[in-house]
Amino acid sequence: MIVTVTLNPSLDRAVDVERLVRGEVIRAASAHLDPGGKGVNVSRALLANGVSAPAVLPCGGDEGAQIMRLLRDEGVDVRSVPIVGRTRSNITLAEPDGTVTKINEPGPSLSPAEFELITTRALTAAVDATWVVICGSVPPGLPVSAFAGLCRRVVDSGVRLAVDTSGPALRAAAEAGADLLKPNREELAEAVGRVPATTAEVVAAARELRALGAGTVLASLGADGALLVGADGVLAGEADVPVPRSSVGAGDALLAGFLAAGAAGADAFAEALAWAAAAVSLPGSRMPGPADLRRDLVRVHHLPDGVRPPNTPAAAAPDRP
Ligand SMILES: Nc1ncnc2c1ncn2[C@@H]1O[C@H](COP(=O)(O)OP(=O)(O)OP(=O)(O)O)[C@@H](O)[C@H]1O
Ligand SMILES: O=P(O)(O)OC[C@@]1(O)O[C@H](CO)[C@@H](O)[C@@H]1O
Repeated sequence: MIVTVTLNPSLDRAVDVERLVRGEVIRAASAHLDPGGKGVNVSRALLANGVSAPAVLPCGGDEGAQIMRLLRDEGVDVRSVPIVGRTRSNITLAEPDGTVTKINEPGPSLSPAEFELITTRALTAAVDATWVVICGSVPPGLPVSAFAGLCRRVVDSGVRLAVDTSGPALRAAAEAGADLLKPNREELAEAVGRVPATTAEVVAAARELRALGAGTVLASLGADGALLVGADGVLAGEADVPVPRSSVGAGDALLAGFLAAGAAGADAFAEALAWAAAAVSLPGSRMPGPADLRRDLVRVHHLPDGVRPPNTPAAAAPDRP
């Protein structure tokens, strides 16, 4: 069983628009409403593929009640903690070429008592779990030390910890000994203080997080695919997406697929890429099920430390993964 923790969940409203014109009234072609937040999406993706994945999350206000209803309609085992604040709504504007513009509210602060309840709920669920997955932004006002304490309590409980977050919290998760981190390129850049543009630079940034204490780093790179940086080397991979719809949640699907397939090695990495590519092919933040997966479109390469992928033409553009 895999338990997810989303400290800052969201009600995700996505609209498909022909094109964005500032200052205009834009008629949306279609709209989607999904329960969201990174850990919530990991639970949704796992459940859609037959893996039990209870979701621990704070919920407040009408939006929080709606998220719980939507999750229960999807059959997710919701372990909600009532909070005084109002759960946020996030907006996605998706254009026909797959370009996504996203507006994320900050979300509500958590009181120390609410945070402790979430921690207790997570550690209780962790007793029967193989992984605890803490994903998404840290709520406004939550000290990084509190986040680090949650990570350490999970690690000390003996269950494996995966974290997908950003900023100082990502470094804190590494220092707490998280077994797996899933940063995207921007989150890697923030963590190491420079933009990792090339494969070698992404590998070096991931290895800095490993040197802080993290185990494996699954670095997601948008349309450029992903890198898996661990103790036994580096894998690079990508998957074609014939018709990109929305990349929202693709990183969550990547992480979910990796965990579902055993969270180690080329086969699990390939499965992660298949789930992520399938998510990109779906509207809004819909998570893929078995029928959406196109494993035939996935390519994985073993990389000697940071060298160009074997099939990269010498004259190609700078070695951007
Ligand atoms: N246009 C695309 N074509 C093919 N694969 C894509 C595309 N966009 C994303 N992916 C796949 O999805 C994975 C995750 O994408 P990305 O790096 O944007 O993660 P993310 O920023 O964490 O996403 P989110 O936070 O919305 O979940 C990538 O590693 C890649 O495998
Ligand atoms: O503000 P955060 O927590 O970084 O990201 C929140 C979010 O953008 O992440 C998910 C996609 O990964 C969406 O469901 C949600 O709206």
